Amino acid sequence: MSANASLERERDGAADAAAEVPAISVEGLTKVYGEGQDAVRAVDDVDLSIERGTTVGVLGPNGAGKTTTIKSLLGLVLPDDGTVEIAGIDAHEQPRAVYRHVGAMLEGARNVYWKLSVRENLEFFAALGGQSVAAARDRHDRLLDAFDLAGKADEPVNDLSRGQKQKVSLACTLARGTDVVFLDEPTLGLDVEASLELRRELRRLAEEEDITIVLSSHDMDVVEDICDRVVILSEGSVIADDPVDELVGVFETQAYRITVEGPVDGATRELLDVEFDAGEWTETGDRTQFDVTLADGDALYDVLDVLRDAGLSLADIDGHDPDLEEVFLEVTGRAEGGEDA
Ligand SMILES: Nc1ncnc2c1ncn2[C@@H]1O[C@H](COP(=O)(O)OP(=O)(O)OP(=O)(O)O)[C@@H](O)[C@H]1O
Repeated sequence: MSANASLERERDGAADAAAEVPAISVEGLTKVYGEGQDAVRAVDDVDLSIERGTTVGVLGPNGAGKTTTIKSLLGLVLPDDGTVEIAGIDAHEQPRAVYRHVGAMLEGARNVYWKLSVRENLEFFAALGGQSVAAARDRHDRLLDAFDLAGKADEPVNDLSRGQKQKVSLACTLARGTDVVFLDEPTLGLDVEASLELRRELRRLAEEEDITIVLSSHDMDVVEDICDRVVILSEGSVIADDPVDELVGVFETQAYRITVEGPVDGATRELLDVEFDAGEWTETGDRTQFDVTLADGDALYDVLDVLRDAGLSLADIDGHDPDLEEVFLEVTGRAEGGEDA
């Protein structure tokens, strides 16, 4: 048997075993930078279990611990506590075995070789993963097509536009054909069309090839579009871990935009703010508009009671569909607000 065939078999065997365990399993992950008073608990007792073929978005405000978590999953940061397993393999005890399963794009286009052509880059990264050029050629052709790079295959990366370089970088991450892929801001710098191409390809990889994708992005459209599940981190802890639809759905029925006739006095505004978290006050013409996010559907009647007691008449009430960004701000705001939550 050739070395390549044996490698393929080894990879297939590993894939079979991996099918029975989560693609990613994290328990009690903790990372503290520095010591004493200067210590920063960047990741604090994080648990995660991600099934194969899932696309998970990791969100959180700056400094929430996203990068540290992802680098710990890759074995690039040594945690102070907890375990990380990729396809059932301990990331810190067997980093080389884990490397066969993971690909990562962490620093945009900086990871590719600008003097090599697009195809040479793909071949180089596939070879790093132990694949022969011949075995990977079909995959590379498909990636070149998917990212509209086929016409540029023989050009040095240096001659490409910024967006094209970003796509090459992403294609190189996928060129090895690993079953888990980490992507940090994959659409940064891409135009709308390129971003859509990329989303299509990522969806296809997850659906057809059962690849597990973990991505961090500040582009909520991308997350909403391609992720099955969203994990929100704040101050090193997981504060939400839900299917995207559920996360948006929970807020959907409880967010309202209310319009009343005339101005609303300060005391009534304060009461609505304290009791129902009213905000986004705007006055247009003879009307006043504000938003409330309610703990449950019945609370809407309590809002209407307050309006009636203040002698205000209702002009309009509108169930307001939030997008993921609003949900994200709401969830992280609650976490920071402590007992106001
Ligand atoms: N090498 C380091 N040394 C000391 N502190 C660090 C180091 N890396 C990260 N931190 C701190 O750990 C915390 C989490 O940082 P991390 O980069 O993981 O957050 P993030 O969610 O990725 O942030 P961003 O969205 O800004 O990239 C921050 O308070 C950060 O300042």
